[in-house]
This record gives sequence, C-alpha cells and structure tokens, in this order.
Amino acid sequence: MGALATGHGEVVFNTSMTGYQEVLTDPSYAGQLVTLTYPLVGNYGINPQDFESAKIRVAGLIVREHCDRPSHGQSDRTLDEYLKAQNIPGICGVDTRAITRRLRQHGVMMGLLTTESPEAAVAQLAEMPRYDDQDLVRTVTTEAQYRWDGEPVTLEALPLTASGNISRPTLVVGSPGENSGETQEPRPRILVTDVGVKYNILRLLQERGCEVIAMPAATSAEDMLAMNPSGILLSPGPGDPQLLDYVVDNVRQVLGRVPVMGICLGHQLVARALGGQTYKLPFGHRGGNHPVQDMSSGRVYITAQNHGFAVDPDTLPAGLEVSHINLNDGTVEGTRHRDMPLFTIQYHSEASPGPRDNEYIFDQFLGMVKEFNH
Ligand SMILES: NC(=O)CC[C@H](N)C(=O)O
Repeated sequence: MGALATGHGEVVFNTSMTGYQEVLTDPSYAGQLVTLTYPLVGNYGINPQDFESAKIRVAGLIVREHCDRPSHGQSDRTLDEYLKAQNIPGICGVDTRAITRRLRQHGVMMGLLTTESPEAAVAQLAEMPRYDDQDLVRTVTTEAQYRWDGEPVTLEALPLTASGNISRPTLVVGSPGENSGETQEPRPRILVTDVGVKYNILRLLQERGCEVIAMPAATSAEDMLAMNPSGILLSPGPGDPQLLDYVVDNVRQVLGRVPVMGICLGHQLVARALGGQTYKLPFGHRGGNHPVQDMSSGRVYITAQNHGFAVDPDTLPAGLEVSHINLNDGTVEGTRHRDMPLFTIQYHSEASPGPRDNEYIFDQFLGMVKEFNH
C-alpha cells in the first residue's frame, strides 16, 4: 500500500474508527508515521470533500488491512492511489495492535518505513533528525495570508482606513425593489494564525458569519493588529512548542489586546507566552473518544484529540486557570484567563475526524469576540 518511498518519522498511533482521510491531511501529523488501530482502512475510499489541508502531511501510514475496493458514493480514488499519487509510503498486513502496545509500553519512538534490510534501516535511522528537534511548523504554515471562502483565496491588498488600519467589510442588505440598503454590523474578522491549521476550523468560522483570514506562523504582532482583527484564533500544528519562540513572542504581544482562542498547539503557545511550560507525554492522545471534563460545569465531553505534548499545570502563571482536564490521565485540556479575553483547549473542537459535540466552543469564542468588541 502506498508509494515505494522511504518514510521517516515519529511512530504514533490513532484509535479513531473512521477519518483516515482527515488524519492523512492534518498538518499536525507532519513528521510522523501514523499507525491506525482500527483494523480495516480504506473501505470508503477518498473523496473530494474531506481534506483538512492541501496535501497528505503524514510521513507514512501503517494499517492492518487495506481495502482496495472502496464503496462510497463520493469516493473518487482508493487510499492506495491517493498515497501513491503524493509519493507517501504505507504498509499493510502488519499487526497494528502489537505496534500500539509497544508504543504504549515504551513511549513513541522514531521509525523508518523502507524497502531496505532491517540492519540498513537501523543504521539509516540513527543518522536521521529526531522529531523533537525539528521545527515542523515551518514546513506546513501558509507562505502568504489568504481569505477562506470555502477554499483558500489569495488575499489582494485590503483597503486601509484613515488610521492606517485595514478596514473591515460591511454587509449592505437591500430588499428587492428598493434602492437604499440597510447597513448591518461589520462581520467579525477572525485571523487564524496558521501553525498547521485544519480546514474545518476555517469552515466552522465561516459558517458562523466570520470573515476568515489565515496568516503565516511568523506574522508579527504589529502586522496582525494592523489587520484590525475582531479576534485571533491560534491553530493546531505539529511538533514541540518549545521550538517556536518566534511565534510565542508575537502571541504574547496580542494577548489582552484582542480576544484570543488557542486550539491544541495554539493552547500550548498561549501557555508558553504567559510563562508556562510544556512537556512531552509518553505516547500522546490521538483518537476520537477522549473524555474531557469542563471544571466549571462538571460536564464531561467526548473529544477528538491529536497531541503529544501537554501544558504543565504547576507552571501556569497567575491569571491563567485550568478549565478542562482529561479524565483518562488528568492532564490539562483547557485554560481560561481570569482577566483577559482568552481561552484555550488542548482537544479539537473542529473534530474532523471525531465527534462534533464540541463545535459549541466556536460559539463561545464568537460570544467573547462580540462582547469585547462592544
Ligand atoms: N494537533 C496539535 O496541535 C498538536 C500540538 C503539538 N504538536 C503536540 O503534539 O502536542
């Protein structure tokens, strides 16, 4: 299955039962070889709707059984064809549950998918860069800012206001037969700092009436503020947040000045920006059924997750409080700031793949945006 290429990366496992297309294209999996524990993969093929970014991001895919005759009305190619077309290696016919048990016992480790001998592979692996030493955000972030209109649309220069800030579009609505329209409030402009964004975050914001603009990871705080944003969403993304000071420094400067929500890597970047620390989990959380408790209501949500690092609650600065915890291992799953318009979640409210129960988090963010801008 997949291309006869060499795949090198950190071997991780995901326990979702569906959603391999979203997993393959999720930029947070850059630099990783992903093992799926569900035993049959590829049975509904690949379709044009479910991409989470422009291309496959995993370094390789490991499955128990690949289905090469998919059955789904929207499928236009097989998983094998999709991997081959993008020169991404895969392997099938291996015991993925045994691999998973090994990773759970020893922690995630580097691996190589190769056609070479095991001895040659081990030698090659020793020479290759380690996952934790690479800035993978640089490999997935957008080169130029773009507006999301159901797909990425290159952003021409936006009009400036007298203050030198970029003006927001105003929606003018008229009734049929009338010449004059009634001017409504401007749409909220949400900047999404793309450290590895998934399209579903952009889709869900657009569906909620926002003007959505994705920005390169290294965009300065000054340039972000000059865009006159109603709110800033810090996206998920790959790799160790300790390597991202060039993003963290800019995040620090926008906090408190604009409403901010952080998802996953975005959550970790906020903690670091305020002086908190992150650490590596032994084998991470990757799947669609992680129970998370909202500390304020006591309610438990089933969440989609994909992360290998976590925020250390003992290092959180005054003002930033733990709002959610993971009921499997007690790790931090969300924070909220006491004084600033700021909250973060470690799990994926955008799902894709996974349960959609947590989309309400986007409504909470937009509620905070509305309140702040009034
Ligand atoms: N999906 C993400 O944003 C992952 C965040 C970070 N790279 C981690 O593994 O913890």
